[in-house]
Amino acid sequence: MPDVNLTTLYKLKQSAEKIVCLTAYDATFAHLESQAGVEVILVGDSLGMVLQGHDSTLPVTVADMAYHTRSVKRGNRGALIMADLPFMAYATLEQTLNNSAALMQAGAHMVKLEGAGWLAENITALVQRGIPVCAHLGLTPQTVNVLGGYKVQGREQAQADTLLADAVALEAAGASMLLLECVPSDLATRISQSVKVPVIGIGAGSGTDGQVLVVHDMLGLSISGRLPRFVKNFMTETADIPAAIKAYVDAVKAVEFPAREHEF
Ligand SMILES: Nc1nc(=O)c2c([nH]1)NC[C@@H]1CN(c3ccc(C(=O)N[C@@H](CCC(=O)O)C(=O)O)cc3)CN21
Ligand SMILES: CC(C)C(=O)C(=O)O
Ligand SMILES: [Mg+2]
Repeated sequence: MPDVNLTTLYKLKQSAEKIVCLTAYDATFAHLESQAGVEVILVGDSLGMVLQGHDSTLPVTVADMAYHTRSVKRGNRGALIMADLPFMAYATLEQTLNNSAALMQAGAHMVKLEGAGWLAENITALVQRGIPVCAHLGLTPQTVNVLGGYKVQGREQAQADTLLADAVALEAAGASMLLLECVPSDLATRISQSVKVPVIGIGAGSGTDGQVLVVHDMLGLSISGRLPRFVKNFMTETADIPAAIKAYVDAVKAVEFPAREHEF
């Protein structure tokens, strides 16, 4: 696979070929995933839950994210590396710039931050300074204490209208990608059709331009034993992890994953 960049991803959206994204936190998985055709590797702050054992992503630090991003960079063979800015690392403009710089210098090609319309100013400042941004909308896990749990967002008409308006506003502010988590499928499809930038979904149905999962989830690994509705275990039909990752890539490309049972 030649090196994936933003132009590659725009072309995939324009040609209606699904974009495959998957989390990785270390060199081995980054190597495996990039060799299997994963286009975007997400160094997610979900590492606070699946690696560190916390019950939310809030304890994760910029130093943690930089450490894992450095590891992923060493194993990566051509995927675009996206790193999450962790909780409170983009509370002010100055923090946003300093912490994004740290993740880019650790090996990220772009950063992801969670929020809504209020992110516009930060996004514009980052892009002007050479840092592409993905805006994560819908269920934003860093806001779990405000949301009152990991719940589907945008079920009410007014909330859905706001989400669509936010998506359009953040594209206008300079976001190069959007990520929609746990929103109704029809809303996710509408948003994907309303912006030119690629929209990656998780729990957002098959109408987005791409899909993402936490790698532990798609390998059937879980501490709680209870996986969200949008997860599929790709280990049930294969004998090894590289084959499961390849099956995930193939299923997303074939628009076989997510199926109706994984949607809201
Ligand atoms: N292992 C793991 N996988 C993830 O997808 C993930 C993390 N960790 N950590 C950060 C966030 C938290 N996420 C979550 C966690 C739980 C649900 C969940 O249980 N959702 C309900 C929705 C209930 C409803 O409102 O209808 C579900 O049934 O799927 C969703 C997203 C997604 N992210
Ligand atoms: C669940 C995905 C989208 C994420 O943000 C993460 O892995 O941290
Ligand atoms: Mg995250």
